[in-house]
Amino acid sequence: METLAVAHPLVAHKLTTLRDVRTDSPTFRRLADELVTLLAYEATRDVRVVDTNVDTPLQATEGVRLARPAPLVVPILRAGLGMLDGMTRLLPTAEVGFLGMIRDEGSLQAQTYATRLPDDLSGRQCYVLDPMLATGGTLAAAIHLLLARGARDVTALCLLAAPEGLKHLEDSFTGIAAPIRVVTAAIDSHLNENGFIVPGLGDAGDRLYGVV
Ligand SMILES: O=P(O)(O)OC[C@H]1O[C@H](OP(=O)(O)OP(=O)(O)O)[C@H](O)[C@@H]1O
Ligand SMILES: O=c1cc[nH]c(=O)[nH]1
Ligand SMILES: [Mg+2]
Repeated sequence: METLAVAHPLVAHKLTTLRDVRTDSPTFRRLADELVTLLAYEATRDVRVVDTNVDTPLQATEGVRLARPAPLVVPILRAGLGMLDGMTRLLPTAEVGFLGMIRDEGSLQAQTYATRLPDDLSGRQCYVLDPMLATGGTLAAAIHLLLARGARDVTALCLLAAPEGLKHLEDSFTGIAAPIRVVTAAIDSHLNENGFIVPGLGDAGDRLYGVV
């Protein structure tokens, strides 16, 4: 597994405001959206393209276009939805699948409550969106689901990752012959006794959409 923490002053600047307890939901949603587009630039560095030709106003020349099948973007509901528009802005021809997953607050185990994905993901580059990689249980379960449908190239975009979650993914996917990458805005210090990322930004779903 490969991890990239994007080192860029604009990422750090937006992340700082996102962390701020005084940042309201509308501002949080906007910043999450902007951050994802910056992360997506790095996360799509290996997106597959094919050669093509194009006529400029002056002459014919060579270029590239995205290869088929189109990449699949998979937000993990609920909080991952806050990253969808920022991602598809950069990859407008991507298709979108959905996973609904919730972490039990006591056991910290992830449960899947909704799955809407193509049956066959062979040959598909998949981009999973989930702002928080805490214990890693949610993301590991999501990636297992994609691998089970034939995906062999998975990149996860997270706003924040905990070292414990990255280790969990590393242990889960060692020896798997599929590139698995995590692109994040920052790797934080640790998880607290409730499985929250410290210093973190709190509950991403609640900050995006309110407490339910
Ligand atoms: O790495 P883990 O320990 O599994 O935790 C991370 C997950 O927890 C949060 O989801 P939550 O269960 O709060 O659902 P929500 O997005 O609906 O708020 C977050 O959005 C991740 O999906
Ligand atoms: O810190 C955390 C951990 C899990 N889920 C969140 O939203 N925040
Ligand atoms: Mg939540």
